Order: sequence, then C-alpha cells, then structure tokens
Amino acid sequence: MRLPPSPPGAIPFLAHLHLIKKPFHAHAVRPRPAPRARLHPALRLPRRRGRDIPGVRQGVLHGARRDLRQPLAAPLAEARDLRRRRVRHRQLRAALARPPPHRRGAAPLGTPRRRHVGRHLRRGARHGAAAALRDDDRGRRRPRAGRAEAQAVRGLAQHPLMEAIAETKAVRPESDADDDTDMSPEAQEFKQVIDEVFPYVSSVWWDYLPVQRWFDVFGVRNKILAERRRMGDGVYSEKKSLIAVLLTLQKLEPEVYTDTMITAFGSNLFGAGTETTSTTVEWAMSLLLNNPGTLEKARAEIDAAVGRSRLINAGDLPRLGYLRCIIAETLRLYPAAPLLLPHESSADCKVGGYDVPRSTALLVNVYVIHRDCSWRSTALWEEPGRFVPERFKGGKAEGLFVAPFGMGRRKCPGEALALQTVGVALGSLIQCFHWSRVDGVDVDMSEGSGLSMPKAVPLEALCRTREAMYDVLQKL
Ligand code: HEM
Repeated sequence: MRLPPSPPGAIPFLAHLHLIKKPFHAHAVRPRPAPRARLHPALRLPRRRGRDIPGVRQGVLHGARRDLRQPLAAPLAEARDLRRRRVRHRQLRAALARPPPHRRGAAPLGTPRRRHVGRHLRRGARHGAAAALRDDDRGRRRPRAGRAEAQAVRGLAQHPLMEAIAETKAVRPESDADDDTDMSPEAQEFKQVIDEVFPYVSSVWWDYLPVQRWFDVFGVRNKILAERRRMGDGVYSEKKSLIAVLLTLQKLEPEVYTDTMITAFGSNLFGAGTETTSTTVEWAMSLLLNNPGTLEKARAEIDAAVGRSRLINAGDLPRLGYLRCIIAETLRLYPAAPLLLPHESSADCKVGGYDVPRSTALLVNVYVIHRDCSWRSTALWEEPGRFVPERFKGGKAEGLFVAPFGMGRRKCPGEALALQTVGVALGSLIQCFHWSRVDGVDVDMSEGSGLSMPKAVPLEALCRTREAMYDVLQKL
C-alpha cells in the first residue's frame, strides 16, 4: 500500500496533533510539499472511534484534483459525519451532520424526490431572498452614516436566509426599533447561538482526542444541549418558507420528512448559510476598500445597468458581470469553507496516486488550491495572492480549479441562494454609499480561525450616503 508521505515529528498518542497551528487551513497543511508534489504530506492524527486506521487530515493538491472530480459517487464523496456521536440529530448539527435523507446515498442523485426537493428549495430561496430584499426592509438595514461595522454588513446578508428558511424577520419592526440594533429578537437570539457555538464546533483537535469521548472537554456538549433546549422545536410557518415547503412534503412522505428531519435541516441551513454568506460579504467589502479602483468600476457598472432611481435587486445580477467577477475572486481568495467539510472515504481508494484507506478523514484544502501557481510548469493562477476580479472576466478562468462550494454530491446546496444574497447585499452597499477606510489605513486582511474563515479583525469602515441615491433611500 502506497500511503501519502507523512512529515516527521509524530509522537505517541498525539501523532501530529501538536503540529497543528491556527488557522488550520493556512499552516498545518503546508509542511512544505516537494515541488510539484501531487499531494501534501499526510498528517497522522490520533485514532478515531477506536479504529486502527490513521486519520489523514490533509489538503489534497494538484493531481488529486482529477481524482476528486471523478464521479463523486466515489468513496471520497461520502463524507460521513465525523462528529455524529456528539452533535446529535435535532439541533445545531449545522453543516457537520449527515445529509438529510434526500441528500443521502439512499436516494441516488437525480431521483425524482431529490429533484423535487431541490426545485422547492430554490423556489423557496428565491421567494425569501426577494421578499427579504424588499426595498422597505432594506432601507432600515442600511449602515448609519459614519462608521459601518461588520455587524451591519452581516445583518444585510443574514436577512434573506432567515426569510427564506423560516419566514423569520431578521429586522426589528419600525415600532420596536431602538438605537442599538436593527435585528429582531429572533435574529439576535439566532446570531447569539451561532456566535457561541461556531468557535467550538470548528475546533480541529477536539475531534481527534479519544479522551473527548468520555469528557466534555470544552463544555461543548453541554452548550449544544442547552442551546437545543433554548431553541425549542423549530419555527413553522404557513407561508412559503423552506420549512413550510418541507412541511408540505411531509404530508406526501411522512416517513422521510419527519419533524426531526425538518428541524435538523432548518438548523443545518441556518448554520451553514449565515456565517458563510455574511463572511463573504465582509471579505468582499474589505477587498474593495483596499482596492478603491475596483470599487469605482463596480459602482460604474451598477449605475449603468441599474441606474440611480431604484435599488439593485436579484434580477439585475445577470447583467452585472463585473460584480460577479468580484464575488468569484473574493471566494477564490477567501473561501468561506477553506477545507470544505470533512470527507471520509467509504472504501479504499486512490488520490493523487496514493492509497487512501477506508475511513480516512480527508480535508480538501481549496484555500491552498485557489492560490496555487505551481501545477506542472504552467502557472495556474498568475500572482495568486492579488485581488484581480478581471481574471474571471469572459470565462477566462474556465478550466481552472475553483470550488468554494465544494463538488460532487456533497456540494453546497445553497450555492445559488448564496451567490444571489452576496450579490444583492454587496451591490446595495456599493450602489448606495461612498466608502473609505478608517484613518486611511489599509483594512487588515488577516484570517481568523473558524469553520467559515472569519476575519481576524472585524471590518470597520467609513460610509456616506451617495447624493445620487439620497432620494431613493428617502422614499424607503
Ligand atoms: C458564500 C456562501 C457559502 C459558501 C462558500 C458555502 C460553501 C459550502 C461548502 C464548501 C460546503 C461543503 C461541500 C463539500 O464538502 O464538498 C457546503 C455545504 C453545505 N452548505 Fe454551503 N456555502 C455557502 C452558503 C450556503 C447557504 C446560503 C446555504 C443554505 C441556505 C448553505 C447550505 C449548506 C448545506 C446544508 C451544506 C451541507 C451539505 C451536505 O452535507 O450535503 N450554504 N457549503
């Protein structure tokens, strides 16, 4: 068996665990691979679930891309949940859980049931995004004059999701408005849960210490149980939210669409969709603030395609090619899930010419792949560290590997909604406000650690309403 090479330094019990540094995607996976290496060396980690198989927790590079693109019914696509034991079915399984029944192997891709659900999800998402971005709501969420903080940007991106999934308002009604927050109490509560729990569930070594099976090392289990109790049994609505759609399907197939499944699916979507989307908007705004020329170009495009007499909406996005390039370039440089979700081989297989035994945990490091310039002798990305949206113009990046939403059967089901939400949120910010950096200092672009690769230093910027948009905003 030709196992991927391992770096030196493994010690008993911990294997390579002590070598892992934060943020994981940027450090642990770069133990200097040989030039043109097809696969990063594999880190060995403590045994999982008592099986005598070393966990390979590693970024897969270069040649491995082909293997990963092959029919992903392949063993690697399985991604069995690594944390099933601890984060139980009902709440807060977030993106870490097994897929809901219609996304599991039992219902093969393309079966009528899967297509049916997919169609409803997309329709529900469109409905939610459209409703959420109704002009009257958006006006209240605009950053106040002066300083805009990451929180305001997040609220803007979060709203369509909350609306699409549960018809839950993210914005406080005018009558209840106070000066501290625009968020509705439900939105605040949800945000609090995400903020509290995400740093824990994204911990890397928590997964791998056998001792955590007996002790709740970080108090995570208790936290999740407490939050589950607090959140109750889910939010139901008669309107066409995703949850309402699933409840309709429940009537047709009650054994599949159980209450438990719907509750878990709802929290999965919330968990997987909010931070990723809002983080992407925050990274994009940060990049634009550091590249004012690009910001101006995007604004000119919006002015030409949308005008100044109304706000941008989702229907405008197909005509805003440059804005879409900005989003693609942001996701290339700062993919919200830099290691995708953990995949696990369900059978022995080969990746990049190496044998990968069954039950090996495999992390695909798209962060590194997206910044790779050394595949074969041809440069993959020119100046990969630079923000150049033009590289996506006119399909120029076609054939290059960009997979911020993953690939195969476990690919992100929220991709269309995410691109729409990010597009409208970012487009509105560009269209309505003049932006500048605080004290003229470059926005700090360091990456923090966490499942959705947050910024280490939350974005703070100065904004001023554009005169040309003043009337439009006044009428909201
Ligand atoms: C910019 C925003 C987003 C990014 C970058 C993103 C990225 C990803 C990635 C990389 C995966 C794992 C794919 C893999 O392992 O191959 C994933 C899974 C998932 N995403 Fe997203 N996502 C985003 C937004 C959303 C939204 C808006 C939703 C839902 C409303 C969503 C729902 C999910 C779910 C449920 C999964 C788990 C799928 C499964 O386990 O089969 N995501 N996402």
